[in-house]
Amino acid sequence: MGGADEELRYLSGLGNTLSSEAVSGSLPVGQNSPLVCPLGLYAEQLSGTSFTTPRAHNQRTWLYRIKPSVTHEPFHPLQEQGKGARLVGEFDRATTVATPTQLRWRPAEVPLDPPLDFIHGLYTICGAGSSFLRHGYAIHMYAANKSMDGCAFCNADGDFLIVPQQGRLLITTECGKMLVSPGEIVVIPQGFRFAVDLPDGPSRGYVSEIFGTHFQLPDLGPIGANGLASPRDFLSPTAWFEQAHRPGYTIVQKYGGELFAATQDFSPFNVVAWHGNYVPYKYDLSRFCPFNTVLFDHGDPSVNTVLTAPTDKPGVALLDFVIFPPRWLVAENTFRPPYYHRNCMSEFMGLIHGIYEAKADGFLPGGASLHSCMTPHGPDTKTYEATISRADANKEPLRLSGTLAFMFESSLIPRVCRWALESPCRDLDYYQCWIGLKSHFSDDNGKEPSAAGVN
Ligand SMILES: O=C(O)Cc1cc(O)ccc1O
Ligand SMILES: [Fe+2]
Repeated sequence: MGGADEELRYLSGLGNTLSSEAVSGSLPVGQNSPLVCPLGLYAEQLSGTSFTTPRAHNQRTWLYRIKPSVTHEPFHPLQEQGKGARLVGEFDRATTVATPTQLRWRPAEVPLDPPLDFIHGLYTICGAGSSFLRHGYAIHMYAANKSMDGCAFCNADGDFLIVPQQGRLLITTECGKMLVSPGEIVVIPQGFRFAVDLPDGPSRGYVSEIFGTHFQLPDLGPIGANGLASPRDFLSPTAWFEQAHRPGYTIVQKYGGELFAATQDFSPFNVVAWHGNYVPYKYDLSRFCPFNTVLFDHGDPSVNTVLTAPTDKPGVALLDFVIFPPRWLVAENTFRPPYYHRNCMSEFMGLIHGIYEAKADGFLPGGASLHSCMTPHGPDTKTYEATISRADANKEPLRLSGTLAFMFESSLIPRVCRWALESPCRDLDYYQCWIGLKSHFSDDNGKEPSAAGVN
């Protein structure tokens, strides 16, 4: 098992058609489904979009494998479902709570005991819609202390975008292996089987899951043809397979937010060659090329979108993945931190490392916050006071360094899991960070205004 990324080979690009052979000559030439495939392999198509999706958005991959995926015992429910289940795939009154309150959580320590692998360490925080209806999303977090062993995970519900915050993830997929470090993200599209090893031991992070669509690069509009995330920096694995007899190997399938298990006597990582445009990929966030204001005012954070999952309405995202990376702040006569605001979109934020520019205290690496639709939020009192009292310093260019925050932003309003609201990590005093914001108002004569107001 590789511990270093240099040992792994990747293919570059996002949305293009790729192909990879672990054994030369294993990929059929000129057709997908010959009567007998090279080397006696089985051909299997994995469709990520409906067969008839227009070509520009159609995604599928052909896998050439030692045995087809269908060769397994029946699926059985894996865990007690309903109330109390860790994972949610339908966000309704039975499973979750609606709250407009500003929410914040301190980071959860990764427990050393009991043993928890990625599957069992994954828990839903909030979400909207339904995986059955193919519209919505879920936001999960994970805290795991053990590599998956003798099992693979398959998410039938949607695509996972995983943001590791502590500990690298060595992810084996049907297309091959990827090593993903904090500061990188990885997307595992719906239906791919994968196994997560933890080369550094205890590990935690964030996951967004989207139902019914896939991530794509945002349009660049007037920015032009280059900038933000560049397609060539997205890396997909190269074919890798194992052949050994593996009695009792378990496939754990998330289906409608519930887990089901089926056994088989071989590894699902038995794909010798593949080709297609429906593939897992990773991306190093330090490759992101930020654009921003160069004279005055604070631009909207949409300019920092790495990937977007669209809805049918142009410009309205099911889920945007936005980052706040190191960059120069140069705006003149400008309040440079994020502005105070209320947003029709809902904002879930996490911190990978460092300090976030809007929060002097309390928002820590591995922690999270949620400001839902129209819930007011913005810089805490300390940040506001420090910024306006340093008005002179704010004239100079300032490099924001050693920080990496991100946001999952959605047009659908999230409902929150009860255990997230009741969690010991919940910061019940979060609202206090704004309570100290005082009035700086004075009328032209430096007097307090009359109760009738100023006219
Ligand atoms: O709320 C936040 O901290 C995220 C955010 C950042 C920003 O620079 C502008 C708007 C916004 O919602
Ligand atoms: Fe915001």
